[in-house]
Amino acid sequence: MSFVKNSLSLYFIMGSQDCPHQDPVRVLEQAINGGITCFQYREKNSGLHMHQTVLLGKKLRRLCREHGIPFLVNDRVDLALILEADGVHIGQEDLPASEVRKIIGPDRILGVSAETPAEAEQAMLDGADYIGVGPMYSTLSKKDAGEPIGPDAIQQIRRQIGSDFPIVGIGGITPERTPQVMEAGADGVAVISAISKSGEPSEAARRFRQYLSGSTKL
Ligand SMILES: C=C1C=NC(C(F)(F)F)=NC1=N
Ligand SMILES: [Mg+2]
Repeated sequence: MSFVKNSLSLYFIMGSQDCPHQDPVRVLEQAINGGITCFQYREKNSGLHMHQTVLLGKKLRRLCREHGIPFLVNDRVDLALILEADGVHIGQEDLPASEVRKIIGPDRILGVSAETPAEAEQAMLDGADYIGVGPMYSTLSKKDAGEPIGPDAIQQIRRQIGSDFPIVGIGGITPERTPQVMEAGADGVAVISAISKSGEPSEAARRFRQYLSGSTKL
């Protein structure tokens, strides 16, 4: 558990749809240089065929392995196995977490999306290693995101599942908003466009790290 908890502080999520003008491999390289601690490969309505998805996934997987960054895959358990990912992240509408745990085995990381204490509790019972709670704020990265639930949702979930279970906040998080999410009880922040669309992914990641360490002049 502590490995997962420590790795969640700056969790970058990206697919080719999030890098309209740059090579996703370069974006990830820069984000790693800027200090991300975990990566999730998430191809969503990107138009890539599965062969291209596998090819790009292998390049991203290699980068993460070279830098000791956990590499997870969104939704697609088959793709996660093909890419020898460290784990997989699934939402409430994806394959049941209890079934996914059987497929990936006990040693890979299983992340589950949760918006309510009940969903969080169920994810824990199903064997999740962490939960992603959001959307914290309005987001352009997820077409079917629900209404923003804000950092308070993390506080409510904390009351239900206790202080040890790893939680990462997601949805519209910028460096400036990071302290609110962490103060609500998150172990980290998950970020897509604030890094992938920043033009300077390494600088953006560095700014998140400053706010995470509380070292910015507020
Ligand atoms: C929909 C999602 C919700 N949360 C997360 C994570 F941040 F990894 F927990 N990833 C997703 N793809
Ligand atoms: Mg999903």
